[in-house]
Amino acid sequence: MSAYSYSSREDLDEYTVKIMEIIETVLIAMASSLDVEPNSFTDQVGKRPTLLTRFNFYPPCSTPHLVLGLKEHSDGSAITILLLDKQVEGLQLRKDDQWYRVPVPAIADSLLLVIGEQAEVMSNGIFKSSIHRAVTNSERQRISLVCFCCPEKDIEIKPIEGLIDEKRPRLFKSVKNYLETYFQNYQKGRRPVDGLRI
Ligand SMILES: O=C(O)CCC(=O)C(=O)O
Ligand SMILES: [Fe+2]
Repeated sequence: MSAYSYSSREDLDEYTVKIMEIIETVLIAMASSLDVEPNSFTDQVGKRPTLLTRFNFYPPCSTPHLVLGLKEHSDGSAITILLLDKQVEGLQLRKDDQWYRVPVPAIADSLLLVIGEQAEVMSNGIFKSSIHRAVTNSERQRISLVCFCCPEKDIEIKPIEGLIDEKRPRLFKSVKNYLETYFQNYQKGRRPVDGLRI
């Protein structure tokens, strides 16, 4: 076995509580980096966001050149926190039509923060949701633990007022319950965030 020994519901519960604290800190830091009210992102995420949490398990694959572990996508969350496998690489990020490998973390148990599509909308396109995929390999299984922070579904997600001006006009329409259409779009290889562009 390569990665984790989460043995109980309590461990996962404790982990996700800490992840939520980290996410809140990050959202406040994102606001201050853009010179807007500290609660600009947290207000849109709401007091009771959903932290969708999933273990991804990628078994060894005899034809890794033909089979992806997870196809190209960006996350429908506001923010995603990934705990990568400690030994086996597999995540790749796309930039300008080129794929870049994400190495096994140099520091054990470090977390990878991924901007999701809803933070792209809130930041009026300043923070870009990252396009990524997971590849397979023929030798070793791989596990990742992913937490998607998803805003309360009844809150309207929209570009923060202070990030709209003549130089940077509003780029996105408002949306509620983002995840409702996320997976339908995903199956068709589309990103809901692109459908929200004005
Ligand atoms: O397994 C990974 O490294 C990536 C997982 C991922 O992108 C996802 O679950 O959305
Ligand atoms: Fe992802």
